Amino acid sequence: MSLPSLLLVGCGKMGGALWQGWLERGLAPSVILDRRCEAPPAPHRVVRRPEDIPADFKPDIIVLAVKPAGMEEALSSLHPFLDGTILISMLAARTIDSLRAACHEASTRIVRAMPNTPAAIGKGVTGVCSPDLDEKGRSLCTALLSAVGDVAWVGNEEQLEALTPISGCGPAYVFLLAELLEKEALRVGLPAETARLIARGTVSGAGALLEASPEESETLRKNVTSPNGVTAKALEVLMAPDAWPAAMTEAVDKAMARSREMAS
Ligand SMILES: NC(=O)c1ccc[n+]([C@@H]2O[C@H](COP(=O)([O-])OP(=O)(O)OC[C@H]3O[C@@H](n4cnc5c(N)ncnc54)[C@H](OP(=O)(O)O)[C@@H]3O)[C@@H](O)[C@H]2O)c1
Ligand code: PRO
Repeated sequence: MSLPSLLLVGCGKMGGALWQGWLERGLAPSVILDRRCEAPPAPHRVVRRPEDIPADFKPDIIVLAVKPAGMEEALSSLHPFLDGTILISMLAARTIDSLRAACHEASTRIVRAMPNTPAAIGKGVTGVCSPDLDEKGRSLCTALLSAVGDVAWVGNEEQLEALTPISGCGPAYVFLLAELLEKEALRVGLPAETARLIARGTVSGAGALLEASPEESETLRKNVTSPNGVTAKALEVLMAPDAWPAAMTEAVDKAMARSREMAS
Protein backbone atom coordinates (compact mmCIF):
# COMPACT_ATOMS: atom_id res chain seq x y z
CA MET A 1 0.00 0.00 0.00
CA SER A 2 1.44 3.41 -0.92
CA LEU A 3 1.73 6.13 1.68
CA PRO A 4 -0.62 9.13 1.47
CA SER A 5 0.09 12.05 -0.86
CA LEU A 6 1.80 14.96 0.84
CA LEU A 7 2.44 18.61 0.58
CA LEU A 8 5.73 18.92 2.47
CA VAL A 9 6.36 22.53 3.43
CA GLY A 10 10.03 23.02 4.30
CA CYS A 11 12.54 20.41 3.25
CA GLY A 12 15.53 21.27 5.41
CA LYS A 13 17.25 19.00 7.91
CA MET A 14 14.09 17.53 9.48
CA GLY A 15 11.73 17.77 6.50
CA GLY A 16 14.49 16.39 4.28
CA ALA A 17 15.12 13.45 6.63
CA LEU A 18 11.41 12.59 6.69
CA TRP A 19 11.11 12.99 2.94
CA GLN A 20 14.07 10.66 2.34
CA GLY A 21 12.49 8.04 4.59
CA TRP A 22 9.06 8.37 2.98
CA LEU A 23 10.43 8.39 -0.55
CA GLU A 24 12.09 5.04 -0.02
CA ARG A 25 8.86 3.57 1.30
CA GLY A 26 6.56 4.53 -1.56
CA LEU A 27 4.69 7.80 -1.45
CA ALA A 28 1.64 8.75 -3.54
CA PRO A 29 2.46 11.67 -5.90
CA SER A 30 3.52 14.50 -3.63
CA VAL A 31 4.74 18.08 -3.74
CA ILE A 32 7.55 19.73 -1.78
CA LEU A 33 7.38 23.47 -1.19
CA ASP A 34 10.88 24.68 -0.44
CA ARG A 35 13.03 27.47 -1.80
CA ARG A 36 16.19 25.41 -2.26
CA CYS A 37 15.89 21.65 -1.92
CA GLU A 38 16.79 19.32 -4.79
CA ALA A 39 14.06 18.22 -7.18
CA PRO A 40 12.65 14.83 -6.14
CA PRO A 41 12.20 11.95 -8.63
CA ALA A 42 8.97 11.81 -10.68
CA PRO A 43 6.06 11.67 -10.05
CA HIS A 44 6.91 13.95 -7.14
CA ARG A 45 7.79 17.59 -7.70
CA VAL A 46 9.21 20.59 -5.97
CA VAL A 47 7.82 24.12 -6.16
CA ARG A 48 9.66 27.20 -4.97
CA ARG A 49 6.66 29.43 -4.24
CA PRO A 50 3.20 28.62 -2.85
CA GLU A 51 1.57 30.11 -5.96
CA ASP A 52 3.27 27.36 -8.02
CA ILE A 53 1.46 24.54 -6.19
CA PRO A 54 -0.94 23.12 -8.78
CA ALA A 55 -4.43 24.38 -7.87
CA ASP A 56 -5.91 20.90 -8.39
CA PHE A 57 -3.38 19.23 -6.07
CA LYS A 58 -5.29 17.82 -3.11
CA PRO A 59 -2.79 16.30 -0.68
CA ASP A 60 -4.04 13.80 1.91
CA ILE A 61 -1.76 15.44 4.45
CA ILE A 62 0.18 18.70 4.70
CA VAL A 63 3.42 18.30 6.64
CA LEU A 64 4.82 21.54 8.03
CA ALA A 65 8.58 21.46 8.69
CA VAL A 66 9.71 25.08 8.62
CA LYS A 67 11.43 26.76 11.57
CA PRO A 68 8.98 27.67 14.36
CA ALA A 69 9.40 31.38 13.56
CA GLY A 70 8.22 30.72 10.00
CA MET A 71 4.88 29.16 10.98
CA GLU A 72 2.61 32.14 10.32
CA GLU A 73 4.19 33.08 7.00
CA ALA A 74 4.09 29.50 5.75
CA LEU A 75 0.50 28.83 6.78
CA SER A 76 -0.86 32.13 5.49
CA SER A 77 0.49 31.25 2.04
CA LEU A 78 -1.19 27.83 2.13
CA HIS A 79 -4.71 28.98 2.79
CA PRO A 80 -6.22 27.50 -0.42
CA PHE A 81 -5.02 24.03 0.60
CA LEU A 82 -5.88 24.00 4.30
CA ASP A 83 -9.64 23.50 4.29
CA GLY A 84 -10.66 19.97 5.25
CA THR A 85 -7.12 18.63 5.26
CA ILE A 86 -4.87 17.19 7.95
CA LEU A 87 -1.91 19.37 8.91
CA ILE A 88 0.94 17.62 10.73
CA SER A 89 3.21 20.20 12.30
CA MET A 90 6.74 19.11 13.14
CA LEU A 91 7.50 22.47 14.78
CA ALA A 92 8.93 22.65 18.27
CA ALA A 93 7.20 25.07 20.62
CA ARG A 94 4.19 25.80 18.42
CA THR A 95 0.95 24.79 20.12
CA ILE A 96 -2.12 23.36 18.45
CA ASP A 97 -3.98 26.59 19.35
CA SER A 98 -1.33 28.74 17.68
CA LEU A 99 -1.35 26.49 14.60
CA ARG A 100 -5.14 26.68 14.46
CA ALA A 101 -5.05 30.47 14.73
CA ALA A 102 -2.51 30.62 11.89
CA CYS A 103 -4.86 28.51 9.72
CA HIS A 104 -7.49 31.26 10.20
CA GLU A 105 -10.96 30.02 9.38
CA ALA A 106 -9.93 26.83 7.61
CA SER A 107 -11.42 23.57 8.90
CA THR A 108 -8.00 22.00 9.20
CA ARG A 109 -7.45 18.99 11.44
CA ILE A 110 -4.29 19.82 13.35
CA VAL A 111 -1.75 17.24 14.44
CA ARG A 112 1.33 18.14 16.44
CA ALA A 113 4.31 15.84 16.07
CA MET A 114 7.91 15.69 17.21
CA PRO A 115 10.02 13.51 14.91
CA ASN A 116 13.76 12.93 14.89
CA THR A 117 16.34 12.73 12.11
CA PRO A 118 16.93 8.93 12.08
CA ALA A 119 13.59 8.97 10.19
CA ALA A 120 15.81 9.36 7.11
CA ILE A 121 16.68 5.66 7.37
CA GLY A 122 13.33 4.46 8.75
CA LYS A 123 14.66 4.45 12.34
CA GLY A 124 12.98 7.59 13.63
CA VAL A 125 10.84 8.07 16.70
CA THR A 126 7.89 10.42 16.41
CA GLY A 127 5.78 11.63 19.30
CA VAL A 128 2.35 12.76 18.14
CA CYS A 129 -0.91 14.15 19.51
CA SER A 130 -4.12 15.63 18.18
CA PRO A 131 -7.55 16.42 19.58
CA ASP A 132 -8.99 16.65 16.03
CA LEU A 133 -8.70 13.19 14.50
CA ASP A 134 -11.24 10.42 14.11
CA GLU A 135 -10.08 6.80 13.76
CA LYS A 136 -9.56 7.16 10.01
CA GLY A 137 -7.44 10.30 10.36
CA ARG A 138 -5.42 8.76 13.14
CA SER A 139 -4.77 5.62 11.04
CA LEU A 140 -3.64 7.76 8.10
CA CYS A 141 -1.18 9.67 10.29
CA THR A 142 0.04 6.48 11.93
CA ALA A 143 0.62 4.89 8.51
CA LEU A 144 2.65 7.89 7.37
CA LEU A 145 4.72 8.33 10.52
CA SER A 146 5.28 4.62 11.19
CA ALA A 147 6.77 4.31 7.70
CA VAL A 148 9.82 6.13 9.06
CA GLY A 149 10.08 4.54 12.50
CA ASP A 150 8.33 4.18 15.83
CA VAL A 151 5.29 6.29 16.66
CA ALA A 152 4.26 7.27 20.17
CA TRP A 153 0.78 8.81 20.39
CA VAL A 154 0.54 10.87 23.56
CA GLY A 155 -2.57 12.21 25.23
CA ASN A 156 -1.78 15.92 25.25
CA GLU A 157 0.68 18.64 24.32
CA GLU A 158 2.35 18.66 27.73
CA GLN A 159 3.49 15.10 27.04
CA LEU A 160 4.65 16.04 23.56
CA GLU A 161 6.73 18.84 25.07
CA ALA A 162 8.08 16.42 27.66
CA LEU A 163 9.31 14.00 24.99
CA THR A 164 10.92 16.72 22.84
CA PRO A 165 14.20 16.93 24.83
CA ILE A 166 14.38 13.12 24.90
CA SER A 167 13.60 11.85 21.41
CA GLY A 168 13.47 15.07 19.35
CA CYS A 169 16.85 16.32 20.60
CA GLY A 170 18.20 12.91 21.63
CA PRO A 171 20.03 12.02 18.41
CA ALA A 172 22.21 15.11 18.98
CA TYR A 173 23.29 13.76 22.38
CA VAL A 174 24.22 10.43 20.79
CA PHE A 175 26.13 12.09 17.94
CA LEU A 176 27.95 14.19 20.55
CA LEU A 177 28.98 10.96 22.25
CA ALA A 178 30.43 9.72 18.94
CA GLU A 179 32.27 13.03 18.50
CA LEU A 180 33.74 12.87 22.01
CA LEU A 181 34.78 9.22 21.66
CA GLU A 182 36.55 10.05 18.41
CA LYS A 183 38.40 12.96 20.05
CA GLU A 184 39.45 10.70 22.93
CA ALA A 185 40.66 8.04 20.50
CA LEU A 186 42.87 10.69 18.86
CA ARG A 187 44.06 11.99 22.22
CA VAL A 188 45.23 8.52 23.34
CA GLY A 189 47.29 8.21 20.17
CA LEU A 190 45.21 6.30 17.62
CA PRO A 191 45.45 7.26 13.94
CA ALA A 192 42.60 9.46 12.65
CA GLU A 193 41.11 6.77 10.44
CA THR A 194 41.04 4.26 13.30
CA ALA A 195 39.63 6.86 15.70
CA ARG A 196 36.72 7.58 13.35
CA LEU A 197 36.06 3.90 12.64
CA ILE A 198 35.97 2.79 16.27
CA ALA A 199 33.97 5.75 17.59
CA ARG A 200 31.26 5.52 14.95
CA GLY A 201 31.23 1.71 15.00
CA THR A 202 30.88 1.64 18.77
CA VAL A 203 27.93 4.04 18.88
CA SER A 204 26.13 2.47 15.93
CA GLY A 205 26.90 -1.08 17.10
CA ALA A 206 25.63 -0.37 20.61
CA GLY A 207 22.48 1.17 19.10
CA ALA A 208 21.94 -1.86 16.88
CA LEU A 209 22.41 -4.22 19.83
CA LEU A 210 19.94 -2.19 21.87
CA GLU A 211 17.45 -2.50 19.05
CA ALA A 212 18.00 -6.23 18.53
CA SER A 213 18.16 -7.32 22.17
CA PRO A 214 15.21 -7.89 24.48
CA GLU A 215 17.44 -6.91 27.43
CA GLU A 216 17.08 -3.63 29.32
CA SER A 217 19.71 -1.01 28.48
CA GLU A 218 20.93 -1.30 32.06
CA THR A 219 21.62 -5.04 31.56
CA LEU A 220 23.46 -4.36 28.30
CA ARG A 221 25.59 -1.81 30.14
CA LYS A 222 26.31 -4.29 32.95
CA ASN A 223 27.29 -6.94 30.37
CA VAL A 224 30.22 -4.71 29.36
CA THR A 225 31.25 -3.98 32.93
CA SER A 226 33.42 -6.69 34.46
CA PRO A 227 33.46 -6.39 38.27
CA ASN A 228 36.47 -4.33 39.26
CA GLY A 229 37.55 -4.26 35.62
CA VAL A 230 38.35 -1.53 33.13
CA THR A 231 34.83 -0.30 32.25
CA ALA A 232 33.92 -0.08 35.95
CA LYS A 233 36.64 2.56 36.41
CA ALA A 234 35.30 4.63 33.51
CA LEU A 235 31.71 4.34 34.72
CA GLU A 236 32.69 5.42 38.23
CA VAL A 237 33.48 8.77 36.63
CA LEU A 238 30.55 8.99 34.22
CA MET A 239 27.90 7.69 36.63
CA ALA A 240 28.93 9.82 39.61
CA PRO A 241 25.76 11.67 40.67
CA ASP A 242 27.21 15.03 39.67
CA ALA A 243 28.45 13.73 36.28
CA TRP A 244 26.21 12.27 33.53
CA PRO A 245 23.05 11.81 35.65
CA ALA A 246 23.13 15.45 36.75
CA ALA A 247 24.20 16.72 33.33
CA MET A 248 21.37 14.84 31.60
CA THR A 249 18.78 16.19 34.05
CA GLU A 250 20.07 19.72 33.57
CA ALA A 251 20.17 19.30 29.78
CA VAL A 252 16.56 18.08 29.61
CA ASP A 253 15.36 20.82 31.97
CA LYS A 254 17.17 23.53 29.97
CA ALA A 255 15.76 22.20 26.69
CA MET A 256 12.23 22.20 28.12
CA ALA A 257 12.68 25.72 29.46
CA ARG A 258 13.85 26.88 26.03
CA SER A 259 10.83 25.25 24.42
CA ARG A 260 8.52 27.14 26.81
CA GLU A 261 10.42 30.37 26.14
CA MET A 262 10.07 29.89 22.36
CA ALA A 263 6.34 29.24 22.77
CA SER A 264 5.69 32.45 24.69
N1 LIG B 1 16.25 19.22 13.04
C1 LIG B 1 15.69 18.35 13.87
O1 LIG B 1 16.31 17.37 14.33
C2 LIG B 1 14.24 18.52 14.29
C3 LIG B 1 13.62 17.53 15.07
C4 LIG B 1 12.28 17.68 15.40
C5 LIG B 1 11.57 18.79 14.99
N2 LIG B 1 12.21 19.74 14.27
C6 LIG B 1 11.42 20.91 13.81
O2 LIG B 1 11.43 20.89 12.40
C7 LIG B 1 11.37 22.22 11.90
C8 LIG B 1 12.46 22.41 10.85
O3 LIG B 1 13.71 22.28 11.46
P1 LIG B 1 15.00 22.02 10.57
O4 LIG B 1 16.08 21.71 11.52
O5 LIG B 1 14.67 21.07 9.47
O6 LIG B 1 15.19 23.49 9.94
P2 LIG B 1 15.79 23.86 8.53
O7 LIG B 1 16.89 22.92 8.16
O8 LIG B 1 16.08 25.33 8.56
O9 LIG B 1 14.59 23.59 7.51
C9 LIG B 1 13.53 24.47 7.29
C10 LIG B 1 13.30 24.51 5.78
O10 LIG B 1 12.08 25.20 5.52
C11 LIG B 1 12.31 26.13 4.47
N3 LIG B 1 11.31 27.19 4.58
C12 LIG B 1 11.30 28.26 5.43
N4 LIG B 1 10.18 28.99 5.25
C13 LIG B 1 9.46 28.37 4.28
C14 LIG B 1 8.22 28.64 3.66
N5 LIG B 1 7.46 29.70 4.01
N6 LIG B 1 7.77 27.79 2.70
C15 LIG B 1 8.52 26.72 2.35
N7 LIG B 1 9.72 26.41 2.90
C16 LIG B 1 10.19 27.23 3.85
C17 LIG B 1 13.72 26.59 4.70
O11 LIG B 1 14.24 27.22 3.57
P3 LIG B 1 15.26 28.48 3.77
O12 LIG B 1 16.44 27.92 4.46
O13 LIG B 1 15.50 28.93 2.38
O14 LIG B 1 14.53 29.47 4.62
C18 LIG B 1 14.40 25.26 5.03
O15 LIG B 1 14.72 24.54 3.87
C19 LIG B 1 11.53 23.15 13.10
O16 LIG B 1 10.30 23.74 13.38
C20 LIG B 1 12.00 22.25 14.23
O17 LIG B 1 11.49 22.67 15.48
C21 LIG B 1 13.51 19.64 13.89
N1 PRO C 1 15.61 20.05 17.00
C1 PRO C 1 14.72 21.19 17.22
C2 PRO C 1 15.43 22.25 18.03
O1 PRO C 1 16.59 22.10 18.33
C3 PRO C 1 13.55 20.62 17.95
C4 PRO C 1 14.01 19.34 18.55
C5 PRO C 1 15.18 18.90 17.77
O2 PRO C 1 14.80 23.24 18.38
